Amino acid sequence: MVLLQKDVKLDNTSKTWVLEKHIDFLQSFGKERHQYESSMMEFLRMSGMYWGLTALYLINDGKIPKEDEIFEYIKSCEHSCGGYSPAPGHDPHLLYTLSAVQIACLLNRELELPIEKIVLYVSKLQQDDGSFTGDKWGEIDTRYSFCALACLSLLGKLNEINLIKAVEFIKSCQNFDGGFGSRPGAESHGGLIYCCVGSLSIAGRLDLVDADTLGWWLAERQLPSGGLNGRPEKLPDVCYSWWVFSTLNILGRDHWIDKEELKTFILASQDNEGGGFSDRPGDEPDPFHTLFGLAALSLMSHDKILPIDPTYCMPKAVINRLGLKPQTLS
Ligand SMILES: CN(C(=O)[C@H](Cc1cnc[nH]1)NC(=O)OCc1ccccc1)[C@@H](Cc1ccccc1)C(=O)N[C@@H](Cc1c[nH]c2ccccc12)C(=O)NO
Ligand SMILES: [Zn+2]
Repeated sequence: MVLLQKDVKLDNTSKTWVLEKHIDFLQSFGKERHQYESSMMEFLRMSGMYWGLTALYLINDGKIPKEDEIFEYIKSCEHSCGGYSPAPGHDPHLLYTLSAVQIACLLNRELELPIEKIVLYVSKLQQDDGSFTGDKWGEIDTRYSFCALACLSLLGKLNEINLIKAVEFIKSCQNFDGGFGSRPGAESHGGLIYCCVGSLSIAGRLDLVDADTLGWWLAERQLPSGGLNGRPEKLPDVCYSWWVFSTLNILGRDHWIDKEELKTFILASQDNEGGGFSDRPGDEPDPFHTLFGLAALSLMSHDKILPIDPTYCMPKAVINRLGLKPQTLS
């Protein structure tokens, strides 16, 4: 009986990479060339800006164009409650509040934000069991725990929420396979594991993670193509190169996968014409997969990409400037 393993076949496994084209791809995003995508993705544009600007920073020597225009855009999405929306006229949400704070930190202008109002917005979203909702509609998800802890720690205000209860809730989402889900009892998923381990790294509580069991589950995500998937039986996807590999890096077990094979899969997912990375070879590139592909290559110290912090998915230079020391295991 042949067990059909879902994977992709790589044809061009050339290790070359088109750095200059990735810079063009990222700099052109948002202009008329991408008018359609940028309007189609308007409901998450603030996140789209975080992906594009962080990716550009990594390969453009930390230089970001049109800083004032970007900061004006962030302010146009600010609400009186202290939360940020993905675009003007949309509702505020914790996801886009994190993206706005991340962009402001990239621009070295986080002190120009209404910090006390942002702190109030985020702390009001914490529930009695320590969990966080994404906005006033009340959906609980460990993604929002990460957004809250990342956002407040970037502003130096982590002590303004109940960190003990926040950690307690994340612990209650730990599964027997060592992984984490979106809520207690939910199945383990690569993206949510990144959020939970990232939260525990910010809180300095990685002692709660069963690093060997989880490391094993994460290493199992690697397929013959070299790519990583987010759950068993799923196809490999460049963004899981980040969610899964950065978590292995935080746990000090990144050598448990074959980095050369992962690098080959990521480079095979480049668009050699227009630049950018797609989710897997042959698909259309987008800023989301371009950031997470470049970020994973940065963790493997691929040439000419600035170092990235595995916990915040932000340039190490910015995390160091903010004096942040997210915990990692050796
Ligand atoms: C809404 N999103 C998703 O659902 C993507 C879709 C996808 C991409 N490749 C396969 N599927 N899925 C996704 O981000 O899953 C990873 C994940 C899931 C939950 C928590 C963290 C990461 C994507 C956007 C998107 C949609 C469609 C195609 C490509 C990108 C998205 O916004 N993801 C969010 C995931 C996310 C939400 N909260 C977070 C907190 C910390 C880190 C990541 C997130 C993100 O990365 N924000 O910076
Ligand atoms: Zn993806």
